[in-house]
Amino acid sequence: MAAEALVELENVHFARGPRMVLAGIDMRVPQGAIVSLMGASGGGKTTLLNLMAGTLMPRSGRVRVAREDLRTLSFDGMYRLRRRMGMLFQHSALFTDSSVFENVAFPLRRHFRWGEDILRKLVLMKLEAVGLRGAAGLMPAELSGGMGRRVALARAMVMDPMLIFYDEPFTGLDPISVGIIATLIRRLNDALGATSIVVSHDVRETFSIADYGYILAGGRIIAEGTPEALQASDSDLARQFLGGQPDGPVPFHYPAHEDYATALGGSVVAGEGI
Ligand SMILES: Nc1ncnc2c1ncn2[C@@H]1O[C@H](COP(=O)(O)OP(=O)(O)OP(=O)(O)O)[C@@H](O)[C@H]1O
Repeated sequence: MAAEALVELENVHFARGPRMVLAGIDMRVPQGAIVSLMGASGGGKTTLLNLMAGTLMPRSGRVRVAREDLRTLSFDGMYRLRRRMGMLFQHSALFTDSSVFENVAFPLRRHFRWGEDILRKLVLMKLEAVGLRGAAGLMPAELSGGMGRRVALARAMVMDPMLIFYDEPFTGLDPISVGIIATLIRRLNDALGATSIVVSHDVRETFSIADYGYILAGGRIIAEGTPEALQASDSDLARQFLGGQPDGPVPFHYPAHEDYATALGGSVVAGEGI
């Protein structure tokens, strides 16, 4: 972790109305690294990505990206910084009425007035990098789920971002596609000299490419370290999460206001189940 930090969070708090979602987050994402962010559903991982991308502002604490404090950045400064960020979401969010080529070309057309020749070269280069140059003329409806995710990956990379956010990049894919996307995330990160933050529930695949990981629970970081260190962690919460155990410190039951027997009019015998 000696490299300079590209993203740094210091004592970040964030609330939704009265509900505290993040309660004092400290994180450091070194330049060039792939850092994973894991934790129970609803634990605030997507919120954290949005805070790093500057689309949400913390209630208190500081978020710095490329040495810029996001809270004090001007509108123009934020716009320039965001242009250097790429995002890939679980739902590839391709434009269904545009070809694969046009989907990848979209960010370039939006930000630059380049001639068709250079645009074509750049788009085909990115499609080649994800193994889909031959699919440039297809429509999204003609792609498998894994191919669609790769097109979205090419689009996220087309502006050569310095920082790439992945929110559940493996969800809904078959095991072969998961392996392909994971390999591409690592390969493209290194080829572009980028830095990546991966939110995922897929422990095995994520740890196969991550340099460092954080586990989030109850609005706090409960464990951090290299994948090897996290897997050897003696935290019950970390073990429950990484081992995929349904019950543990994070309870299976969402808390109810009254007990089960009372809710059913007293007709349940203790211990009786389905
Ligand atoms: N727009 C919103 N308005 C109000 N509450 C929200 C909003 N977005 C998220 N939340 C709440 O903030 C909390 C954190 O949500 P977030 O989406 O960051 O969690 P997550 O860890 O990414 O979950 P998942 O793994 O299920 O995607 C949740 O309790 C969620 O209900």
